[in-house]
Amino acid sequence: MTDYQSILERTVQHVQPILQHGKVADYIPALAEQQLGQFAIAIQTQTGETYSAGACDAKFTVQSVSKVMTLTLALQRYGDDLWQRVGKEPSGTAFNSLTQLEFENGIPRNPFINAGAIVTCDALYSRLSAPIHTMLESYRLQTGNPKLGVNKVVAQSEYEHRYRNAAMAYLMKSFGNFNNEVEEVLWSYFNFCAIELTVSELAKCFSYLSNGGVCTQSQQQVLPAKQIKQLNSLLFTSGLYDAAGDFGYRVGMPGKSGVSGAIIAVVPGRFTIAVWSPGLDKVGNSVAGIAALEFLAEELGTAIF
Ligand SMILES: NC(=O)CC[C@H](N)C(=O)O
Repeated sequence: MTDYQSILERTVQHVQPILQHGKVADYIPALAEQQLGQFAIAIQTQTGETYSAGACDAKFTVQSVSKVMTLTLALQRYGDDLWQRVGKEPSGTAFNSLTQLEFENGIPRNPFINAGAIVTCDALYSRLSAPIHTMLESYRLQTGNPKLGVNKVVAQSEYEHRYRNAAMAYLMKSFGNFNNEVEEVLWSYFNFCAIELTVSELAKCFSYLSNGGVCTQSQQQVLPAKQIKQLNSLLFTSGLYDAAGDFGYRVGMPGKSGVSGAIIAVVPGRFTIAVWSPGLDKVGNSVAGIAALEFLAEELGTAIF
């Protein structure tokens, strides 16, 4: 049987020399306060066991990893109709790029860049009376933590510095690809990004991606198995913005990153891995997080190819 615990502990050792590398996200003032040098990792197996190592009690905001949950809730409600408003292609540009959105008439390349997630939030906003409550309900069920909540300081800080995200949303509105009040949808989007959890909770929450759509914590079928295959394919091609190719090459798993330094990675049929370390590379992905996943893929022989 695989000794996950000792592999995770070796991973913590492996990344020690690079924990000071990279920079914390400073375009969101509340995130700029995160300290370099922190690292945590967890594995949630398909059979429901959780293993973790490093700063396991540290809480961080989910940031762009929330885009996976936003897409999940939107797919539950819209199915394939959602793809009329957002594409399925890798963007090859930064997560907050505006130029491509203008060239492509307000249809974002995919749901994992900011514009794509914001338009997906707009779609959800049209169907939900209290989007943040529905979102929190899903996180609480899927992590098993009924107290899980939003870091209001981070949400507020993001809202106060929303210029680029607001520009994207208004651009989409000018092209007719936005149905609700921009400011209200942005507030929901920032609240989704500011949901706060630990690394084990993150792994549990996204366990449905490695388990045919069934969350190992809640035992609920979150999405049908077919949609999970599609979602994992999109994560493989677009989950790490313009570094998706490099991540695919080095790690060989579908994944999604966020500017808090969080990343989830999926080995279908085996487990979901969550990792957190706030030092980011130039693209906005966790330096130690990617190195840890690369090491784990090698140790566990888990690349999907
Ligand atoms: N890449 C990210 O994690 C970006 C999310 C962040 N909340 C933003 O909108 O800018």
